[in-house]
Amino acid sequence: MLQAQAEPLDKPESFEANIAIQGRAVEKCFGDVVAVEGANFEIPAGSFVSIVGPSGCGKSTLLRMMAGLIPKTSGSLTVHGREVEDPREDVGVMFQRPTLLPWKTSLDNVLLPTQLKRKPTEDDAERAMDLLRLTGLDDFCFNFPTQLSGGMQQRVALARLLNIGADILLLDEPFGALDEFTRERLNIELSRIVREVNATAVFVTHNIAEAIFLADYVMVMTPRPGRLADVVKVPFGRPRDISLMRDPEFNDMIGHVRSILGVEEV
Ligand SMILES: Nc1ncnc2c1ncn2[C@@H]1O[C@H](COP(=O)(O)OP(=O)(O)OP(=O)(O)O)[C@@H](O)[C@H]1O
Repeated sequence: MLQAQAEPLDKPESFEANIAIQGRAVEKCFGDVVAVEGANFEIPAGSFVSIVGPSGCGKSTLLRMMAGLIPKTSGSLTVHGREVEDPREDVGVMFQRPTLLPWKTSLDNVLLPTQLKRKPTEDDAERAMDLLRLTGLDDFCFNFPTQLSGGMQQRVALARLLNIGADILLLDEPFGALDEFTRERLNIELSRIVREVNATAVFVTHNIAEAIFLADYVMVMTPRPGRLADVVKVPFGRPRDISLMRDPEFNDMIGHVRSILGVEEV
């Protein structure tokens, strides 16, 4: 269902009509720099896909093209069967920095996507409260961003992202600026939340263990030019516990991804 380069598709029947994002020979050049070259892939609806690779291999560029934030140079890139041309309401994006409005409470930050369209109703506020509950922040809905930790601010940003109502979530190292413990905890919660809202998630990271832990499939990218070298299927069931990271099979997968990258560490 997911493929690297132009390999034949190995596609289970059930996913055939249910592809959320598809790339065919996707390419992006910045002047002479080929940031992404010939990327072929299919991301099944409802799956969690990580994009992993060393700095500069084109992970963010690929994600930004999926989000419609930058145009591709050539190839085809579709979301729900429609060519991506601009940012869309069915696709939400989250970056490393939470970009919350400092003069608004958590609740009002989550309500922002609604406020941009119309005056929020009581039902809208109730939904925003539900999302803050889902992200574990129900006791902090009237706090301002400066009164929250970095991890809590990212939870607000995640609740705001979910309030857009997008069924595709594009996440560019969303917890990359946080300490390891917070990041681990938020990764587990993210995994739960994505399943609970039945979304498709694409998660960029340079951390191989994180990529495998979270994903159903790992897209492995190599640099200069940025190529999708392989797609690795992750066989572990869900929900996943952090103890999985001590499983020998998990460590074998890390070794496998490293060997695709041709490096010991990224
Ligand atoms: N706006 C831009 N203008 C020119 N070159 C760019 C631009 N954005 C990215 N690049 C180049 O494209 C290549 C891929 O960059 P990209 O940010 O996608 O990599 P990445 O894998 O996400 O890296 P990192 O893990 O460090 O964030 C790099 O060589 C980068 O310098």
